[in-house]
Amino acid sequence: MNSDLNLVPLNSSILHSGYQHPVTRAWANQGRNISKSMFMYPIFITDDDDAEVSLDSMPGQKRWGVNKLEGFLGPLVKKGLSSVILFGVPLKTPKDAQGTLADDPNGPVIQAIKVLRKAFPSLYIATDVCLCEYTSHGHCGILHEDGTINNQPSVERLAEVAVSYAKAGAHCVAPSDMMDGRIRAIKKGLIDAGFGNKVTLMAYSAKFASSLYGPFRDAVDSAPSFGDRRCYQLPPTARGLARRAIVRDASEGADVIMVKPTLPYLDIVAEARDLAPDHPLACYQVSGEFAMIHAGAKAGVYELRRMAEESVQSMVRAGATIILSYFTPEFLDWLDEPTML
Ligand SMILES: NCc1[nH]cc(CCC(=O)O)c1CC(=O)O
Ligand SMILES: [Zn+2]
Ligand SMILES: [Zn+2]
Repeated sequence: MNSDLNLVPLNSSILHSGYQHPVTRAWANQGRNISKSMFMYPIFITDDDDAEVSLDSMPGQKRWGVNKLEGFLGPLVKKGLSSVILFGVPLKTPKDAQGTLADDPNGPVIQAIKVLRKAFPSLYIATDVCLCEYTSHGHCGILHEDGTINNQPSVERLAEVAVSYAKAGAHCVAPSDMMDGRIRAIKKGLIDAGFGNKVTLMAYSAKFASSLYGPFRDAVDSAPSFGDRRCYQLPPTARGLARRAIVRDASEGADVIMVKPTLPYLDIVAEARDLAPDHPLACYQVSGEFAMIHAGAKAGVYELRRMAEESVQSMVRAGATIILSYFTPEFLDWLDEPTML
C-alpha cells in the first residue's frame, strides 16, 4: 500500500543533505552574516565623573562617569567596536519640567561626546535624544497643565537638544521620544545649524509601549512619576500605526529607521524592510530582552551564547542591518571565534 509520502518525488523530500555539514550550513544562510560593524553599544553615563556602578537588573552593565570611559572602551575599540549610543543619567542635579539638563554643556552626555571624540577618533558616536531622563515628571516630552503631552514645544525642545549634541561632536542623533513631527523638526534644526549633511538622524520609528524597558528605567532612573507612555509609544497590537510611523519618519528625513523592542516585533522589522527598503534598519534589543536572555541561561533553559546569537540572527534574517545590543562586548569576542553553525 502506498502512503502519501511515497507520492512525493524523492528529490524534493530530502532537505538534510543541504545542511548536514558546517560548510553547507554556512551556505544555507541566505544573505548577510552578523558582523562587528553592525553592533552599536548602548552606554549609560552619569554625572559623577569617577562612577563605575553595576546595575543589578542588567548583568555586566554599568553606569559610567566620563573619567572612566577611556579605560572601559579602549579594549573594546581594539577588538573592533565601531559605534556607541550614549544615554545620560543625571542623578545629582535637580530635574525640571523642560528637561533643561538634557543639553547642559557640563552634563554627562556632552562631556562624554568630547572625551570620546578625542580618545577614539574612529569611534562613531550616537546620542539618544529624549527628555525623560531629564524631566522632573519623567515623561519624554513637555506637558500641558493637565499632564498630557504638549507636542509643539516638545519637538522644538528635542530639536534644540539634538543640535547641541551635534555641536558637541555627535555623529548621529537618535530621538526615542515618539513625539509627532520630531524627525522633521530635528532635521530642520540640523540643516539650519550647518549639520545637514554631517549628522545622521536615526529615528526610533516603531517604538512600542513595552514591558521590556523595565531594567533600563531602573538604570537611568526615568520611570514616569505618574501615568505611562501609552499615549506616545505604540500599542503592541498596532501594525498599522507602526507602518505609518515608519513611512512618515522616512519621509520627514530619517537616515536610519529603528524598530524597538526586537524579538516580539520581528514581523515589524520585516515590514520596515519592505516599507523603507533603501534605509539602513536598526533593531534595539532592549534591556528586558537582555535581562531575559541572561535569566533563561541562568535557569539552565539554554546556553547564553547560543541564545544571544540566535536572537541576533533572527533580527538580521528579518532585515536588520544595525543591532543595538548590550551583548555587543560579547559579540566582539564571539565573532573572533569559530561560529557555532
Ligand atoms: N525614551 C527613553 C528610552 N530610550 C531607550 C529606552 C529603552 C532602552 C532599553 O530598555 O534598553 C527608553 C525607555 C522608555 O522609553 O521607557
Ligand atoms: Zn524618553
Ligand atoms: Zn495617557
